[in-house]
Amino acid sequence: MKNYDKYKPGYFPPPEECLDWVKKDHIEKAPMWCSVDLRDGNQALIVPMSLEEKLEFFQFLVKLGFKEIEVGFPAASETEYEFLRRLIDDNLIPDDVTVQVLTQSRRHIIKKTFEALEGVKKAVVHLYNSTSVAQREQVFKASKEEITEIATSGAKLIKKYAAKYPDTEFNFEYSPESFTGTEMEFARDICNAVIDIWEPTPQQKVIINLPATVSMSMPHIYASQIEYMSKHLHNRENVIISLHPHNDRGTGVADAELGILAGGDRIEGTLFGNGERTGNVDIVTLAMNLFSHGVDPQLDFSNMPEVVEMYERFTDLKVHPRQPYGGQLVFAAFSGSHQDAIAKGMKWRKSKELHQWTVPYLPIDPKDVGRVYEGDVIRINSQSGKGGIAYILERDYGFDLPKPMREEVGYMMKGISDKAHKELSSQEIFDAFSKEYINYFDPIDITDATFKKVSTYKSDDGMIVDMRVDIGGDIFEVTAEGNGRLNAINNALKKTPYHFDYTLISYTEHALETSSSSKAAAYICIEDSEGVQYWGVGTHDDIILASVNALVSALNRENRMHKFVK
Ligand SMILES: CC(=O)SCCNC(=O)CCNC(=O)[C@H](O)C(C)(C)COP(=O)(O)OP(=O)(O)OC[C@H]1O[C@@H](n2cnc3c(N)ncnc32)[C@H](O)[C@@H]1OP(=O)(O)O
Ligand SMILES: CC(C)C(=O)C(=O)O
Ligand SMILES: [Mg+2]
Repeated sequence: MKNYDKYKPGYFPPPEECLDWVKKDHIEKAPMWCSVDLRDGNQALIVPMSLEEKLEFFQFLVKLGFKEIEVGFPAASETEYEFLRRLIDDNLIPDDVTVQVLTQSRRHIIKKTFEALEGVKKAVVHLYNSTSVAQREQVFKASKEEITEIATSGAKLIKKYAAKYPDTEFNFEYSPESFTGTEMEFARDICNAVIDIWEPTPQQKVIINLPATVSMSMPHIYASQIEYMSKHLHNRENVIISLHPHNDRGTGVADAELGILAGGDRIEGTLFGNGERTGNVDIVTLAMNLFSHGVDPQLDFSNMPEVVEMYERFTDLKVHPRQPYGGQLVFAAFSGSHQDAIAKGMKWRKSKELHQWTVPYLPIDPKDVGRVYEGDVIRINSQSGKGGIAYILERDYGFDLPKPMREEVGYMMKGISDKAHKELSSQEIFDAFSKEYINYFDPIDITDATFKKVSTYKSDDGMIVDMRVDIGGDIFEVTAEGNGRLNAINNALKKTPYHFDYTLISYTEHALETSSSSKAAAYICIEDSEGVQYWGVGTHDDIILASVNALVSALNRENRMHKFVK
């Protein structure tokens, strides 16, 4: 590819080795979550949300369990301002939820921000200014001192305004915006200058938010930057380190996770990662990653289909079918070996009554996020195998196919899907199975059969059958004896003028629990003189007649290959 030499790694590693985080292998507890859907997410939408949409989204975020929500940039527009006023005036902010607002370090913007906040019980005022080399040179055309002055003057002004509203519990947040494009020593110094002004205490901690405004490095560099800041910030015990990764390199989640290991206490992100450009870090993935490691994420995504639906409605964006945890296809297995393992894993789990989730290929139980196995997990197309197909026939219709029959049925379904070039629904699978194997009475149809037990000199389990059979319109009434019911039927068939060439290979039966009216299913395999095998399935209220139906089905399938002749 041309032009690669236009680029160079433009990140700023810390001036000392910061690799303590490497020694940690897991995150022990959920970070503090702050949703920025209504601000960073909103500012990236083609059409920002209306006031009513923001209200509904806010209430949904509260329902999911967010305790901190950045509700907007009140100085940005009338809608933003009025939205905050509505939340406050109509008392729509629950007591345990803190709203957060963003402001630039400009006098009229700060003033407007505090006006918008008047009467709120608690709020985080979030001040930002860009600190990166690129922005200093190109946008602000300012020295480090001048950039620091933007931050500190804003910090002072905010502190002054906050003092005017003693009834509000204010917390302050500062972001050295474009942190990842900033020399770490400068990021440290500017944050410390702000911290020194705000003088955090245990009762009034300060949030220092370290954004990967644009992600510029691999995640381990970001983690080292966070560790560096964590080690060098003033008054660290009263400072909450917040992370705000974006996803330019596709590593937003990795940045956040490693950043937490490195000292991050709080995460700012959005549902499914909506936000500027490639988006903010996806909080759904982060929270569910914790959940899948047995950590309570402190957010409730147990109804993921609703989360997807609300997100799509508010943002007018689509959740990608492969989006972790939320995508339509993330619990679906089409391929044979995956289906086989999942079906066996599910069975294993049921039989052992396990609480711990260990099913192969499924990182979490889809039911925990409100997804159902039916139609969600095992889906059939031409890549599928016998395991998955047998699983669907058993799960949805109660047919527990004998093992040797599964391969044949599997290949048949693959073939149908391949030819039609489409996925097969559970109903289509059952219809094809039923049409091919179950109670297949053409041209042979045993229309009546009554059995009598007979005692022979050897045993008393002999059977006599009086049977009426219709073979392509020819009706025969025959009586025959056998050492069991099936054997009696075999012998009766052989008494008709037709030459039946088959040997009974296997017979299994079971009660049907899921299926319609029939109570029993029987499976019979016969073999012709050339060694070709034919399966048939019979269902009936009466298990004996189910087995007769299975035999007739197998015979009719054989007859399709080579016609029985008189
Ligand atoms: C990484 C982020 O997501 S940051 C948040 C970004 N979000 C938004 O910008 C959405 C809301 N913003 C807005 O509605 C508008 O930009 C407003 C209302 C904030 C400001 O509007 P305006 O003043 O009309 O325009 P604009 O944003 O272009 O202002 C640019 C000026 O602000 C300065 N500026 C930009 N950021 C800051 C800051 N954080 N602190 C102080 N000054 C700043 C610029 O240097 C520029 O200065 P100049 O006029 O001397 O050249
Ligand atoms: C305002 C800041 C925190 C921001 O959104 C970013 O840097 O991405
Ligand atoms: Mg951002």
